[in-house]
Amino acid sequence: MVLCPVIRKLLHKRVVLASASPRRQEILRQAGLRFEVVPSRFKETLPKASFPTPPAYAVETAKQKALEVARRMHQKDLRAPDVVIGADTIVAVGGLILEKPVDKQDAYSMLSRLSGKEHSVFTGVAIVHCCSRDGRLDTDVSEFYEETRVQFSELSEELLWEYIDSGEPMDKAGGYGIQALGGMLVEQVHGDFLNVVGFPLNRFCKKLAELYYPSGREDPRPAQSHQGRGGRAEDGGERTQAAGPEEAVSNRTGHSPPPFPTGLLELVDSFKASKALFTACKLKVFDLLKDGAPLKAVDVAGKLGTSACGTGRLLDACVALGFLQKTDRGYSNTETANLDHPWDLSARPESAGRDGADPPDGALGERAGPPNQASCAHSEETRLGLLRAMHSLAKLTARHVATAFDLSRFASACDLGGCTGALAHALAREYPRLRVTVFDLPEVLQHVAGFQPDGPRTEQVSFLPGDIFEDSLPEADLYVVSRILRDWPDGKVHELLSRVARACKPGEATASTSLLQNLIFV
Ligand SMILES: Cc1cn([C@@H]2O[C@H](COP(=O)(O)OP(=O)(O)OP(=O)(O)O)[C@@H](O)[C@H]2O)c(=O)[nH]c1=O
Repeated sequence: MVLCPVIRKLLHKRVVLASASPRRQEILRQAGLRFEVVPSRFKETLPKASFPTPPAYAVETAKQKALEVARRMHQKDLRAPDVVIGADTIVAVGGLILEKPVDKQDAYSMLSRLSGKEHSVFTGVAIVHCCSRDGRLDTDVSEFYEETRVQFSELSEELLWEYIDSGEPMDKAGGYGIQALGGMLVEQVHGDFLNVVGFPLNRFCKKLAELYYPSGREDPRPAQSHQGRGGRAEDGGERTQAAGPEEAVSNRTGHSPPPFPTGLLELVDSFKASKALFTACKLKVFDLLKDGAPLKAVDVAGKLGTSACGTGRLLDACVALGFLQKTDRGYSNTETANLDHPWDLSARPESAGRDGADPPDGALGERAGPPNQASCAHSEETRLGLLRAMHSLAKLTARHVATAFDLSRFASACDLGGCTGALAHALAREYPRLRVTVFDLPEVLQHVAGFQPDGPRTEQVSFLPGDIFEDSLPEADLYVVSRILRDWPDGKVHELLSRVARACKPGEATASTSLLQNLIFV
């Protein structure tokens, strides 16, 4: 099983996670899945005694959670998502099923039951493929569960109450969170750790592989639709599928169908995703939702002066992209959306300048034709926008760049075109002995005071105005050329690197970094 292609199978589908559990959302998001979150309203009150085993209860609950969301979405829009994923995690000890504690006393009795013993954590998962046809909803449910055995230490009363008072147990099955403080209560884990946390990712990918590559081969063609076939896979059961329509034709004619254009579709998808992001940035959706209470689509639309329907679709797209989260109370920013972002740059790709497109004349101080007053004001505004964007982008990556190399042998560095000094400060923080000179155009450096690096400013960093093509490069043991080479045609790159090579003394280095490459030329 190759994980990425399996997850990719879902990238072109509208996927909904029917769960409010932040852990599940995080696990699936980290795996690269794009989905909306619509928490299920299914009440977890199935009669436990009527199930032959604890996992049978978890699987049924997971299925009911997913089906409730599929039905609700279908009823609301007459359009169900393609796939709804539901999950339910329970702890089983001595034949008892433990779910989330209702209060502290309940948490206490659960945890004291687990103390010094081994218990099982089961997560049931249901993958529901949906299809709305003639106003009717067809569903096809695949389900499975995973078991992980967890051995607890003996817990003293004091430890128990201290843990309960931390508040951590309350929204977690069995009253503990293995991924946080609760990890201290655990002696041994046998099985999938993520299953305990709330979602068995490994088994889920295997299940997807079973569903989408039924013959066991990772076929690059699109999987046949599972929609509306009414089939049902039991845990561990093999889902055998008849050849899809394409395969049937190819068997008859002896011609293989053309290769599936995965790359092309991904490109189209990325374009759509970027468009959604840029539009949300332009409308200042993330600014609106920052730090505030969640807002419904119609309220966002009211504040932005946009249509409720279009806004709803845009917000849902942002949820799928992981920038917003959606609950019954409305939409709110995820941590990613609250980060200090290169939004300006993304919102104005047409003026991306040094970070991709051709720079607008004079945007960052490059020589342009004789300026008039209006163009000066415009280019100043453009320059500030670009500086903000580059600063945010550099801050996101600076520490990673600074630690990608061992630069401890250098005493001085010069960051050519180092802009607001975000990378220079990160270098200074990582290498307390290193003095860093940021060398950039005077019209860029005049704005430096307005940009705060991550952490305090340091005297290790200094700024020197100059033109990397015209002026002598400051002396340094190390020249850093980060995110600037790609702005220039080959001839200019050659010229710049030759200037750097001439300025270098033997044993010195140039570190050239971009988002995609980290090279050191010695
Ligand atoms: C044992 C354990 C459980 N959990 C959480 O316990 C909840 C189980 O409850 P659920 O009913 O399956 O899910 P929910 O949170 O009510 O969400 P929903 O899917 O909407 O029902 C889920 O959150 C899990 O992560 C942890 O975070 N860490 C652990 O070590």
